[in-house]
Amino acid sequence: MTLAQLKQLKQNGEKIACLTAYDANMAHWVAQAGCEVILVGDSLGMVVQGHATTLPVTLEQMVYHTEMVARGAPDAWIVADVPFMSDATLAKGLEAAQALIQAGANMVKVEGGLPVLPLVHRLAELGVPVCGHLGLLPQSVLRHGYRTVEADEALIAAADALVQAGAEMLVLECVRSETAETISHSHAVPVIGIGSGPDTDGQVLVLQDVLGLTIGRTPSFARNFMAGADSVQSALRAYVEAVKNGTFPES
Ligand SMILES: Nc1nc(=O)c2c([nH]1)NC[C@@H]1CN(c3ccc(C(=O)N[C@@H](CCC(=O)O)C(=O)O)cc3)CN21
Ligand SMILES: CC(C)C(=O)C(=O)O
Ligand SMILES: [Mg+2]
Repeated sequence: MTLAQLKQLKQNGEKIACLTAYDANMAHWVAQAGCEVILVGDSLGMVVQGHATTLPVTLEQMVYHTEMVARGAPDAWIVADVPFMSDATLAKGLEAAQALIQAGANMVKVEGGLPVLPLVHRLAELGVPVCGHLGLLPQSVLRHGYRTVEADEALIAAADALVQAGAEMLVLECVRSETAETISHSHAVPVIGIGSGPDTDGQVLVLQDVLGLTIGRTPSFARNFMAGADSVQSALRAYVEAVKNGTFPES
């Protein structure tokens, strides 16, 4: 999978399917099910490590998980999260991106809008694909809780600025459906939604939510695809199919 192929899917109106994965085994099955994009999310802090938030996740740990995922799904487009505070300065952000790309990621994802623009711009100059992440920002949970604080107009402006700075993909988390649609239609780069309605170019969910394995509260936007499935593989295929035919998420 290449950036050009992902852009082509958007142009053709074919939805892009993405799931998180954190190890080689699950990355293999996620790719096998037809997900074009795999996210090595810092959500691993919660669903793998057992923490209450993503904040304890370190760059070293992200590198370790990215290496495993890259081995398990060599043909998928692998996006790795820059973890909490590893983008606190431009220099740290560049070092984090270097480590994640050298671990096998094809693209790095940074949370937030205006504060990360210099990093996004420099990475783009250096030829490193970057994904923006707007809306609900789990790395800002201590300050803002699990909610989207920016107004719709600010989210649209931030998306414009990220793409202008060179972002080649956007993730929108818990953004109002109409706003997510506006942002998706405003740019040629793929816009992947989570809890942001059906009108983005693709969808992403956390793997454990899709397999009904999440301990404690599962976000309300998630769906358990193991319900009615006779294997993990068929549940993953059901997710991809539902994203592709537009039955997930519901309007
Ligand atoms: N299992 C899991 N699934 C995820 O989607 C996920 C994680 N973990 N960990 C990292 C981030 C954190 N995410 C979260 C965490 C909490 C809410 C949440 O509490 N949502 C409420 C609505 C919040 C509100 O509007 O106040 C909900 O009911 O879904 C949403 C996304 C998404 N990511
Ligand atoms: C929820 C997704 C978008 C993410 O950033 C993660 O899994 O860490
Ligand atoms: Mg994340």
